[in-house]
Amino acid sequence: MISTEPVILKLGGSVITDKGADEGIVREADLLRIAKEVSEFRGKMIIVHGAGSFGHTHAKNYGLDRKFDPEGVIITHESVKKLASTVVGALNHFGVRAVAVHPICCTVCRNGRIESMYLDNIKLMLEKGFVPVLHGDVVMDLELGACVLSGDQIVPYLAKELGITRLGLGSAEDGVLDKDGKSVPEITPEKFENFKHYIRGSGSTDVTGGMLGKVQELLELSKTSSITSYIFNAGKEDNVYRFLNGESIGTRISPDKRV
Ligand SMILES: Nc1ncnc2c1ncn2[C@@H]1O[C@H](COP(=O)(O)OP(=O)(O)OP(=O)(O)O)[C@@H](O)[C@H]1O
Ligand SMILES: C=C(C)CCOP(=O)(O)O
Repeated sequence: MISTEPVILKLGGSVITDKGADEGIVREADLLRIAKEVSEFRGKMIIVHGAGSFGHTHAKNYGLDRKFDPEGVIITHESVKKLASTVVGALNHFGVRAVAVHPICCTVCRNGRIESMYLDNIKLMLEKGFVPVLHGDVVMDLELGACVLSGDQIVPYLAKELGITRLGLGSAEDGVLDKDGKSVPEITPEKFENFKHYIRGSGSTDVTGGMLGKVQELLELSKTSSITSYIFNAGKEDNVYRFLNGESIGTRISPDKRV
């Protein structure tokens, strides 16, 4: 049976781009494989993708995580917009009916956190069979002028606002890894204490917190809702399709168990 509730999937920048590169480079084979897997899913979905080498290098060079720089905002936004166009193009090549929704056009932040996002267009797109594609971006900020907004913040925000309970962040590791490099099956706010020493930022140029940023965003969601979410390896064949179809893969970020 096809679930009518949409799924939210983030495609990490470390999977769809060469995040170690100094300039924006798409991992074309991975993007096309993922786009095909997405096209085989029969339900509704929202896709959010990361900025990878299209956004983090510019954001870092212009210090956008520390200060307002209008030129940096434009260059970074134009770069992630180019990536969004490539992602949407790949999805539509396989018949997905993807539409880019650039966060800078519909979001206002306050001190780096989403204050408001216009969602009526996204709701209508879902209703009419389109797949909205959002992405990490620079957006206007009431206190800072502008800020870097990670897809990792957008995903739980959309889940809460749209009442969606199935969401996952697909990155380039088999979930959250422990000190021996093994994937941790489940993290809850209580268990986080045992793992937090092994969860770090990204191995590449990154201004949004790497794996630690992801876990923190999803833990916050698990504390303020009863939603369980997933961090999994979207770089492995079939994982995107398996996740979209309801399989539990990678690391589950769950609310504390009630006794
Ligand atoms: N304990 C850990 N388990 C897994 N990855 C970790 C851990 N600690 C640090 N990392 C790093 O975090 C990275 C994932 O974060 P990153 O933000 O680079 O991914 P992404 O979401 O794919 O990229 P983007 O932010 O561009 O979308 C991993 O590739 C790894 O280098
Ligand atoms: C670097 C920019 C502009 C956005 C970062 O988004 P993320 O890659 O989803 O963390």
